[in-house]
Amino acid sequence: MARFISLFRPRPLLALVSKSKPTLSKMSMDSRAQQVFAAAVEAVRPDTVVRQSIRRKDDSVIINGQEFPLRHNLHLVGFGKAVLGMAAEAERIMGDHLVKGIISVPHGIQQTLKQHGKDHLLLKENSRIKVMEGAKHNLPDTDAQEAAERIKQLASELTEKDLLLVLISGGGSALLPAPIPPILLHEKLELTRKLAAAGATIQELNTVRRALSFLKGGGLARHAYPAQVVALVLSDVIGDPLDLIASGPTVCGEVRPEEVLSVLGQYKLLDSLPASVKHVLGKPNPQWTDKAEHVFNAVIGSNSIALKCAGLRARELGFLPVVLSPGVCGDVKSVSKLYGHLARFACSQEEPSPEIVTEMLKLGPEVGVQTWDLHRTMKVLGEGRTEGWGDTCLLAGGEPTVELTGKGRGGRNQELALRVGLELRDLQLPPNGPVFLSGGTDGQDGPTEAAGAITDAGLYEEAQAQGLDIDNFLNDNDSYTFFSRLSAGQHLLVPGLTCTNVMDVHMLLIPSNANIVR
Ligand SMILES: Nc1ncnc2c1ncn2[C@@H]1O[C@H](COP(=O)(O)OP(=O)(O)OP(=O)(O)O)[C@@H](O)[C@H]1O
Ligand SMILES: O=C(O)[C@H](O)CO
Repeated sequence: MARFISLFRPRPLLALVSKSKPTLSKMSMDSRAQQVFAAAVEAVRPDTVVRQSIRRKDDSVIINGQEFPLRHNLHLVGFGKAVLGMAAEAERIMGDHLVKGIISVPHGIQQTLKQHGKDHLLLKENSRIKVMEGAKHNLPDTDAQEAAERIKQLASELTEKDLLLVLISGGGSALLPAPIPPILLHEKLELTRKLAAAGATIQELNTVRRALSFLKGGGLARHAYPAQVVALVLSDVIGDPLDLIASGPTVCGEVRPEEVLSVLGQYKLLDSLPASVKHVLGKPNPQWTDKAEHVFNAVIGSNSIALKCAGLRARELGFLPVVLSPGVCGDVKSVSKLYGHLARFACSQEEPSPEIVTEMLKLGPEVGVQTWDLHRTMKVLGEGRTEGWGDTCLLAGGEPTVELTGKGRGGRNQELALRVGLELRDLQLPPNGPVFLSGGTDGQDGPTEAAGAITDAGLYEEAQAQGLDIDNFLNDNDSYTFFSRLSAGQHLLVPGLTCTNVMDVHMLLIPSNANIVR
């Protein structure tokens, strides 16, 4: 039975004066929102996802239904923010057949885990897996480059009798830098930094990374041939594209130079390309797809899995769960407008105006939500409104973007929660009105200690009463400062380090009209 670690500091009980006699206290709505979020994170904990995807059967192991023989032939490599916990669990299950391993993990993570009492995510003293820390601030550095070199060496020495287990999670690209000579590390770092600053998506960024690296874009699998490669992937990219998560080191496939050049051209970086990059892009990458049968990739943790388990917990807490989409993206302003419309649609006493529906169907594609998912969700919310069956928990996930114009401190989850709180303003206060939560599953939102925040229809008045002008904070992208000052930080979601990362979870708790005591 997995030990449940309380990820959340208890929020002081809010004294709530409500106009109507509440059947649900606001605290129960907030605390239930936090419990649903905790269930989402728990479902994708690195040890949990590995334990659930690997089954020992005497001297073989079954992974997602595929059986692989174990003959003291197991080697292990890994790279990513969640890989330490994944490796610890893999060694617990298959350590008796493990020859050796190397993992590349974020600088300082072992000490941080020890400080947070997360020993179950650490390797044992006598582990055969070497831990190499690097990539401070999620940026490739010489420590990570050394780890990548050691991983390449281990893979290259394997034979057809060997089994290479590859553990991959978000942050893996920066932890496995192996620029193709003559590209130097600082040139690759500079190029990816310029791309990120210019607003390139992770998909675009990793398309470029695949083309410039020995190990990304299937390179690790190429070096491991003829060993059997099994990759277990914790996805932090919308749609769980195996070739783009950590830039797909075990996913063979052609990286066409023209595709890379079009990304670089789109962000006006062609003229400043180093000669080394032009040289590498000018050389065709060795094609290797004919031996891809030696590679088995499995996504074992994702936003969809987190939302599914969040829904199960929501049901236990008395909600009817409905998942809108695990692929919410686009500008945070548009995302907040969509959630505002959905809340008004679900909470309106009369038939919602056709304008709201039109506006939602227009916004949907802009924020990565498919039209049929919107229709499906509106049907559930509409029935909830008309038949008053009970409280509804709308769930979604993904990774909205924020155009930073200010100098404040915050993160996309805190900014989204703040904007949605404004959208909810003309709705009822909890316990009869909706509550919104947005949280990063890795426990960190932007450069802050919070993972996100929880808001409701009372946010605007609460801020006004405390002399906080929300627009000023939003204009300065200063959501963390706002929530830290509002009611002594009671709206902040602070789960601490979660050691996993499947992007963000969004949640709208909608009390049933039946609960409203007139
Ligand atoms: N002050 C701010 N207000 C709002 N959003 C911000 C602010 N500062 C940074 N961000 C957003 O946070 C994003 C970075 O978030 P974070 O540091 O949590 O990393 P991440 O995207 O989750 O990466 P990883 O998947 O590696 O954790 C940036 O893309 C930026 O858009
Ligand atoms: O490391 C990376 O490339 C990102 O986290 C996406 O997986």
